[in-house]
Parts: sequence; C-alpha cells; structure tokens
Amino acid sequence: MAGSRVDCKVVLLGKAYGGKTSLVERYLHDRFNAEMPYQNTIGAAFGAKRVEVDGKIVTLGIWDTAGSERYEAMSKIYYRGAKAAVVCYDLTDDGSFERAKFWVKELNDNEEACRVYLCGTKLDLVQENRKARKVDYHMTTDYADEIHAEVIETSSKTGFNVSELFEKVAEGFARDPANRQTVQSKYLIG
Ligand SMILES: Nc1nc2c(ncn2[C@@H]2O[C@H](COP(=O)(O)OP(=O)(O)OP(=O)(O)O)[C@@H](O)[C@H]2O)c(=O)[nH]1
Repeated sequence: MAGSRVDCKVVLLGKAYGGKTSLVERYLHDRFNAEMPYQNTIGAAFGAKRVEVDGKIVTLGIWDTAGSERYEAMSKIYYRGAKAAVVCYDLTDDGSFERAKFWVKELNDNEEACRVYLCGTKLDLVQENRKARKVDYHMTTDYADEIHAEVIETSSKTGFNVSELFEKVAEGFARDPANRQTVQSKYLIG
C-alpha cells in the first residue's frame, strides 16, 4: 500500500465501545478476536484498502477515531475533509444511537460534502437474543431518510455486511460526479 494515493478519506465516528475498531479490523485484516480484552482507541488509527468500482480503483483511507468523549476534540479534527463517514452505533445500546445523532449533526454543520453511512454494529448479539436489540431498525431507516443517509447493520464477529459496507462507501464516492477527477482511471490488474 506504501506510496499509493488515498482517493477517499473515510472516518469512523461513534460512542466508545461501539465497535469501530472491530469493524476496521474485520474489513482490513478479516479478523475478530473475542478473547482480546477491550482496549479503547486513543487518538485515532489509520488503515487503507483498494477497492474496485466499475473497473476503476478507489483507495479508501480509513480513520478509526476514539469514541471516548475525552477525545472528542481530536475526533473532530479527523473528520475534516472526509468524503464519507461511517457513524457507528451499537445495536445493543440505545445511548449509542443518540451519540450517532450528535456526530451526524457535527458532520452536517461542518462537512457538507461528506456522505453519511449509519452502521449498526454487533448484529450477531441481537440475532442470538432478540431482546438484546435496543435500537429499532425502522427508527434508524426513518432517521436515515431524513438526513439522506444509508443504514447498514453489521457484525464484525461473523463478518456479516462488513465488506458490503465499505463497498457501498467506495461506490458512493466513485459514482459521485463530483469525484470523477479523483478516481484513478486505470484498471485493476490481478
Ligand atoms: N459480539 C460482538 N462483539 C463486538 C462486535 N464488534 C465489537 N465487539 C466488541 O465490542 C467491544 C468494543 O469494540 P471496539 O471495536 O473496540 O469499539 P470501539 O468503537 O473501537 O471503541 P473505542 O475505541 O473506545 O471508541 C469489544 O469488546 C469487541 O470485541 C461484534 O460485531 N459482535
């Protein structure tokens, strides 16, 4: 990946313990370690991945921010210039959806060109036990319609919908006429 251009800056935002790091870990390295004790992100972490869209290469530069409110000022720095934001909430924690709304407002107020993807995390937990669901799916889609966003529910544990989420992000970016210049017009080989 060294030296390759980052076309699309993507930022992950959301409440602490919401599953952002696990989502990136699953997407970039296809792994999830349930045994590993939770470690809160400090500052932010960066990773990149190339995605093919319509025969063209989009490089996603993904910033995983810290959810802890202690690092809020820092997280605000990381969404600057982002073309897409994956705003995460934990499907088993209703407070995390309130926090997601906070980030959506931040983005709407400061980064007009940033597309918002609402990502419900830990879907495996609510599939195992329906009572564990604390964030209603239809409520999230109604809200998404209001703010012109998309909703996707994922599980980093099983991998369900994780690649699909980032593919949506890459497609949304590459197919936006405003970004046509940025997307490398070369074909992906191999
Ligand atoms: N069962 C299940 N657990 C998950 C899933 N995603 C994350 N977790 C767990 O939830 C906890 C928090 O996940 P993280 O990915 O570290 O959360 P985060 O949003 O990056 O947290 P901060 O760095 O503090 O902002 C960890 O113990 C994970 O193992 C999932 O899809 N399923």
